[in-house]
Amino acid sequence: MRNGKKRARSEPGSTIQPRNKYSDNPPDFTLLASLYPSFKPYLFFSGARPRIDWTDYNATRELTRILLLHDHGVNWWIPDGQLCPTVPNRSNYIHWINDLLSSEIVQSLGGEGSSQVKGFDIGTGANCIYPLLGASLFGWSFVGSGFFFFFLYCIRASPLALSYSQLARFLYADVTDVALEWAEKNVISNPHLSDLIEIRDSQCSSDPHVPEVANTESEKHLSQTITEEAGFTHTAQPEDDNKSYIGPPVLVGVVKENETFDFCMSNPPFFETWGEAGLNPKTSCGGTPEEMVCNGGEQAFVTRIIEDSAVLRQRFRWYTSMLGKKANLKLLISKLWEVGVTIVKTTEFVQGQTSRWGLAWSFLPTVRKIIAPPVVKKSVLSFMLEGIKRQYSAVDVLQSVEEFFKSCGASCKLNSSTFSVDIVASNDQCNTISKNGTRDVDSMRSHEYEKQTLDGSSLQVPQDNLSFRILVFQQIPGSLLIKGSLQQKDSPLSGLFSVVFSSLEENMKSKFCR
Ligand SMILES: C[S@@+](CC[C@H](N)C(=O)[O-])C[C@H]1O[C@@H](n2cnc3c(N)ncnc32)[C@H](O)[C@@H]1O
Repeated sequence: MRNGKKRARSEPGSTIQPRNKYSDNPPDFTLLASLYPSFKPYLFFSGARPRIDWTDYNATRELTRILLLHDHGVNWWIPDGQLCPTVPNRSNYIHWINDLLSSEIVQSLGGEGSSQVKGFDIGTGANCIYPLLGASLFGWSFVGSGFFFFFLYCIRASPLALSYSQLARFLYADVTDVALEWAEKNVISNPHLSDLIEIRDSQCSSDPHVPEVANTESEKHLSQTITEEAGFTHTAQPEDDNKSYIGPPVLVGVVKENETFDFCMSNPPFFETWGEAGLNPKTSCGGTPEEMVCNGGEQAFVTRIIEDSAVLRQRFRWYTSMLGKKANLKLLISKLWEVGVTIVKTTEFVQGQTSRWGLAWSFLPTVRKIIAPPVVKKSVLSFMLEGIKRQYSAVDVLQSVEEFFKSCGASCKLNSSTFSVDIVASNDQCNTISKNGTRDVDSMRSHEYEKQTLDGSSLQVPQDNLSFRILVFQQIPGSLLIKGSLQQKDSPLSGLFSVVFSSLEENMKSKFCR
């Protein structure tokens, strides 16, 4: 408890937003290929199942194009290399915002009786995906802001003698940028939506009342970065958890005087370095450095949104951001309570093999008294393994998960192609597991336990046993997401599942993380 307020609980369980049309109906590739011949060359069959090669950028871009056209009546394109959004995944976030707005947990902004919902998309990118989806699905109007210049290229110059404002103009200047050009093209190509969407350059501060304080720190860090990049000096970076955002304005300075919005949203640049971004070999969504990378990564970027929200406060009904790393939630939520928000909501977006997290907050009074939901026995749990020691891979972690449960007598079936282990454990075995959380499972292995593993066949599940699956997901290098899902959602042992899962978390962290 802080400021006498009760913390909101995270949303129970993980979700594909149920109102997202793709939640129960994944795109029908065969139908799409029959309707859109340009999609056909990207389709192949593995068994009876039509597939596309997710590592082929042209295939994922064509799928996005036809899904937007077929399902949303939106004309869309991006040039090679620009970040290609997946429609089902981006729809999740839009639907969650719609849920927040409809829940009326916080009062509406009031004002002049306009029922038009107004959103602000921080970093709309060349793809302009959120304004296009929000406008076509719900008729929302949007300001889509962008960071429309080639920052990393410009910063290599040596403008050391310039004042901050000259520097900013130099850095954020008129380098033609495909992002701006394409965001605008994507709006203009949709005359039925174009009145609803404004693309705004975040470097063109239009609010004369931007508080000085907003850039004092940025100025300091900006000069530091430039001198470092230019190779003139070395300034030690702070090593604490509080990473600083260095870059153009985010909300303060971009939002105009007297403007109010129902919400803001952001899919922030997740990564701190371009190397970190060269990640998932299983998919190809493209993305340029200026789209994917910012100083301090998503933690710093979202911290800046929080700081800006503390200045703008009730000018937005909801502030929201997406996060790529669950581990960042804790620190960001504690920052939120420090700046005096009235409510915090979180959710998890799951689409295929990808998980993302949503964070929302408000400074408006809450309308209904928030009653903590009854203790939910979760059927899906997860934790992150971060800072994994170099010598270990995802396979080592997967095998160790299997060993952890086998060592207590549970039946395990490891599937190395889906990176999962199916486990069946009796009540007694669960109790042993929960007690053994901190023990070194390698030293506990015995042939007796190994005998109980079923190879190649499906596991038999006696009624009173706990049956669950552990999945290992590759995140950014050095991080893995471990997810556990209970097979029998209403199992009377589901409370024990969370204890068992915590034991696993403790064991994996002590074994694999620095
Ligand atoms: C990960 S991309 C997201 C693009 C798009 N919204 C999507 O979901 O695919 C992050 C975007 O934020 C932009 N960005 C970075 N700093 C920004 C700032 N200060 N103001 C506005 N946009 C910014 C980047 O240029 C990039 O287009």
